[in-house]
Amino acid sequence: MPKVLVSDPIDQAGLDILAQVAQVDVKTKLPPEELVQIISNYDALMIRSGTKVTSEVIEAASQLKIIGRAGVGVDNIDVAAATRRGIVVVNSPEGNTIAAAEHALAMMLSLSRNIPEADKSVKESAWNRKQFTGVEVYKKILGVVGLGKIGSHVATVARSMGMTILAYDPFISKERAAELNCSLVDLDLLFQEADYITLHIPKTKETAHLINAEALAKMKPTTRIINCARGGIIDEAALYDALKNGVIAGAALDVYEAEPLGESALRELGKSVVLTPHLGASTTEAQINVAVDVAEQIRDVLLGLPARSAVNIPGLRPDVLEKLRPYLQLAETLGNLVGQLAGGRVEQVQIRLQGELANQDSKPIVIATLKGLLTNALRERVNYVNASIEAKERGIKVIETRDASIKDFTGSLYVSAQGSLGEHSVTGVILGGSEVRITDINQFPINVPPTKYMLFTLHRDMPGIIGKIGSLLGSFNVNIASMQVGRQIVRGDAVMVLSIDDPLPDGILEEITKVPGIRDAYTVAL
Ligand SMILES: NC(=O)C1=CN([C@@H]2O[C@H](COP(=O)(O)OP(=O)(O)OC[C@H]3O[C@@H](n4cnc5c(N)ncnc54)[C@H](O)[C@@H]3O)[C@@H](O)[C@H]2O)C=CC1
Ligand SMILES: O=C(O)CCC(=O)C(=O)O
Repeated sequence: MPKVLVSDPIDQAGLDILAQVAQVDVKTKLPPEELVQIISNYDALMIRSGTKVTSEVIEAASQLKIIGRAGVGVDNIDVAAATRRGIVVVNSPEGNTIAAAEHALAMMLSLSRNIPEADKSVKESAWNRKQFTGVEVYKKILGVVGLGKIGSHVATVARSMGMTILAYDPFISKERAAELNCSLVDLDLLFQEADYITLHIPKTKETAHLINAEALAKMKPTTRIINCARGGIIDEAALYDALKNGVIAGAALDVYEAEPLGESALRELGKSVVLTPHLGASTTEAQINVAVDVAEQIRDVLLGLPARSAVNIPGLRPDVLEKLRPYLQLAETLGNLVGQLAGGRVEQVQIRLQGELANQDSKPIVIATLKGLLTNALRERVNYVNASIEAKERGIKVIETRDASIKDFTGSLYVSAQGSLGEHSVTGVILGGSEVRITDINQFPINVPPTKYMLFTLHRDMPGIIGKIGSLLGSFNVNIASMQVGRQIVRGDAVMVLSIDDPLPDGILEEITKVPGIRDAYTVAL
């Protein structure tokens, strides 16, 4: 039975799903060195934001197939290292959207009405009404930085509270912003105009310290800023100075440059700051959503099925996957076949989606082809996660084309590999919804199902040659299951494809190439 390590608190609903297919060990608050020590025992790791999955953890994770992040941000996982090792990383892109958006809105209102400080004072037996006079959000301008899932929900609710929304998101269209009743503006204008600024962007090289001293200086002295996205988007030292010196009026933070928040001058700023300990996703509903979402994906991957929200392989909707699945098998088979025909080092692969297949998402098909191509060299080390990287690292140039006008079957896939020993091409189709057929080898039309052991010859189409190959194989006790010849013209060049029951014994390929008329012979194990 596979083993899953759950190293952060995860809702029981998720654990129950994992338990259907695996032994589940819940070990939270593990010191990093202990995680490195035990991770080699596990097939899957499920985390929230507490566990840091560093490259050391991934190096030690010899069995690991999947890392599931019960949440959105995967910045606590070294995704590049996981990808290199062929480990799938999945998250729950939508499970906590509402929770995070509502937390940002709650932070905005808490800050505006001094709720945390007022609450604290009443609990300390005081009754200071004047000290806690707040401001309204009605008719104020809210600047939303990042109009994705969370930012959109914040914008929609804020609109209903009478706020005007300015949004900055270079990857969102004007039309989408208009649908949300937001005006897309540049960042400087948003900084200058907004009464409230709320951040809903990932932390990237571009967004690190996006809110720095220079940005803060552009804001109004009445501006209040909310960060429920990621620590490090705000320069905390600059924020402290800006709050202390009245450059802006307030800040509400859920996330920090270092978590848990250690010693920080921000704690001394009284009612101008509201601080929560990364609670954005901490609702009962969100924790069930993300736990179930990620546990289901871990279960599926352990059962050999694809994950729906993998961050390091193209995600496919189940209905799309269902349609594409036979073509992924076809792509893998053709990649493997052409890789073996090419023999030596492959320098360039051409992948052409033809006929109806030309209208499909090519990315998974390309990845499946590369996986097949590299299988001979890398065996189980290559998978859907790392096939593209492995191909890139080997300097294989991948050319992807489409041709919807080729209508020989409903959809076909052409793959050619050019390498140190020459160029070979294969075409294949799916028959009857699931059966792989090879329909062309090196421009010779054939119609053969791929089998485990195959022998291919390139030869002159002349009498007697097929018989000679048959007798030769017989003399080596090789049983032929089926045979087919493809040719373009009578007595020209031809290709012969034989399915054989066992691997070809050593030395026989050389004997075959000595038969008069045989130009080349290849053996393939699929
Ligand atoms: N505090 C918490 O507990 C939680 C925090 N989060 C964080 O909230 C953030 C947003 O999450 P979602 O809305 O689900 O993500 P999303 O991917 O739906 O939206 C992010 C948006 O940011 C935009 N963006 C990317 N780079 C940008 C840039 N340089 N400038 C402006 N916009 C940029 C993207 O175009 C996208 O529209 C993430 O960082 C996520 O990790 C999410 C859930 C809970
Ligand atoms: O797991 C958590 O509570 C953190 C959620 C979060 O930050 C995220 O989903 O990006």
